Amino acid sequence: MSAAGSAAGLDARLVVRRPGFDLDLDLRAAPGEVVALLGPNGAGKSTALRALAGLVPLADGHVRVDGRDLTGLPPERRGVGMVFQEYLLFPHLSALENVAFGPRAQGAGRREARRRAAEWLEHVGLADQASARPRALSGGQAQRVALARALAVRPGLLLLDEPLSALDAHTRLEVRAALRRHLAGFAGASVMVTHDPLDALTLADRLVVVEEGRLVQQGAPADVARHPRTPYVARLVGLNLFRGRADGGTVALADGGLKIDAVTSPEGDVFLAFEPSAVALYRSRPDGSPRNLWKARVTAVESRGDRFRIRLDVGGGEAAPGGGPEVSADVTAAAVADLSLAEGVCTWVSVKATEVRVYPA
Ligand SMILES: Nc1ncnc2c1ncn2[C@@H]1O[C@H](COP(=O)(O)OP(=O)(O)OP(=O)(O)O)[C@@H](O)[C@H]1O
Repeated sequence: MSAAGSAAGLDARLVVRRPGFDLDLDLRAAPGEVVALLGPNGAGKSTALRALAGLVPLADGHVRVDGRDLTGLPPERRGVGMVFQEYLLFPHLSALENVAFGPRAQGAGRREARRRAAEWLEHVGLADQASARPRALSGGQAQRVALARALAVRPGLLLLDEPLSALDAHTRLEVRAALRRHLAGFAGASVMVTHDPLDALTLADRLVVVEEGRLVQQGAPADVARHPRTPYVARLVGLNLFRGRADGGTVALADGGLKIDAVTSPEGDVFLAFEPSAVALYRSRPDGSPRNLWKARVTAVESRGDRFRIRLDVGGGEAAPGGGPEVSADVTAAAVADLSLAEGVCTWVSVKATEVRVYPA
């Protein structure tokens, strides 16, 4: 839709300037759509969310929700729902009064506000905690009350800042499932900041990746996970990622001179990606000389649950492996023992051409 501002959902351009940092981000979210903002520390995710809320002034740009121009309005007049770490529940109010606060502030009568609050507590499964004070609630319950409080104002836009980060692992699972249900039932647009790839992949319809104040990649979670376009995204989803030039199914990597064969590949400038689990390691040169076989030096061995992630410096020739690109491999504990994998050890590495994905840069 055009700048006329009649589009439903969120339509924003957020420009924020600070010494040493500037954010310039176009952000759209359709009604019912959940957008996750991802990015490294200091990328500007929280700044973007706060700019949408009216807590950080815009140097330029606009914020429109359902065609209504919110640019320049103070936070309390935006009608935006917020689940932010610093907007904790009011400690002196009961769960019910906390949720009723928004509707009251919007002008609903006391009884009507309490009725709506009770309905919301019921929705989030906390009807029996209506009279409890926040400190009597568990972390997960408090977070569900915060969500009820945000939704009770019937916002056109819901903003969530790391909604699950303060919870322990078990509670996180529970609240993630509840949050997913509520987001699915929410008719407005949602924007969520998260550090956790699992939250992003399970809760969002679309990922928007921000680095140094700019959008670097966006798309459906599965698409972004399969086709990362920056090293940050590749690390986030645990893929090996390289830039290179493809010629007839062989990609010459931009860094280190290595060549990798793929089964199908476009021509020209490409990204090349493969899973750490697609990398095989051998003590000695394997028979039959598969394609994509290199000598490498182990630079790190990291434990990850029931597997180990091995970081390898690949290339540099058989006599002196190293000095090439970094490749990650996931192997079992048995393989670590069999191959005596440890920092500095040399090993043979192969990746099947069928496991290599190549896509245009
Ligand atoms: N209140 C503030 N005053 C001045 N600078 C700030 C303020 N808040 C953040 N910054 C700076 O603005 C930049 C963007 O920070 P922001 O918190 O938005 O990033 P982020 O992507 O949310 O990072 P994180 O993942 O660490 O929370 C950083 O350089 C940060 O140091």
